[in-house]
Amino acid sequence: MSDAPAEATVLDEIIAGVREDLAVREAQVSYEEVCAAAQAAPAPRDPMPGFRAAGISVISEVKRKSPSKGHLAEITDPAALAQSYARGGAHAISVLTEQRRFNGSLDDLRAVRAAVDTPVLRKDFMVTSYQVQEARAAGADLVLLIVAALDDADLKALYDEAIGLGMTVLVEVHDEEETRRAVDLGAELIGVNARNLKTLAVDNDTFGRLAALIPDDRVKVAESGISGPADVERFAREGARVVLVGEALVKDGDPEAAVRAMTGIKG
Ligand SMILES: O=C(O)c1ccccc1NCC(=O)[C@H](O)[C@H](O)COP(=O)(O)O
Repeated sequence: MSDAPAEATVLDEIIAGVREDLAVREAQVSYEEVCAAAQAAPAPRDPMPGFRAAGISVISEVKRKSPSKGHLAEITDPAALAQSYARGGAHAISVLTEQRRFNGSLDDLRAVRAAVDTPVLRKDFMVTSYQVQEARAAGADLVLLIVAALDDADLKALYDEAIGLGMTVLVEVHDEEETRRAVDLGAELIGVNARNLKTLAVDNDTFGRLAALIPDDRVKVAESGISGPADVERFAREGARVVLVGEALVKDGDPEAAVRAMTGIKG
């Protein structure tokens, strides 16, 4: 076995940047203040009844830029984009709040939350309690926890904290081992992300492979690389109740129609 240090993955690099930005925010707003703001925030909206209803639900994403594709779309008014997603029937709206690689922010999330009645997901690289509290303080109804970014103890602590604040947690997996950890955690909402975090390539066979390991009483979400209704039909047949779509929607000239074409598809 080689003694060489393991090469940093894209995920490691993203999280290193997230921690630096977090240190700046923590110096500006204390943990106690952010917890108080989370308590004072409007009550969280519950996406689960919508996700469990018949037909596919769509989580539509506000995404400007990404490590895999670079610039995707000029989104000057995230609230207006979210309103068109909502008109198209989106069951939830994902807002990428990571700044360095995705050009997002918590201000985007606040603007979206104020503009729609739909539940809003903070999609970020959550590794600390502070981030969970600031998500709720900004109005998030759901948070993402990426299993690959957390050991079991931190995964459980952040999961319990978010649930304790009344939020829904989307627990994201990329391989068999992570799927087992998400199932053992008791996660009700499990997202299979088809984007390999080492190569950034999307493999559309990932969802079916990992969905088979998730009990059917959980809500299964297919994430990444979904380009249109044909992909949605495939993932619905493979057991997805929900799809999470970013690039295809932000690049579509008519996002409302693009969401409408994906919602309600039967498995
Ligand atoms: O999108 C990326 O390049 C990316 C790279 C590394 C970590 C996460 C990344 N994306 C976050 C997401 O999970 C996607 O934004 C989401 O699943 C939507 O994907 P898509 O429909 O392919 O834009």
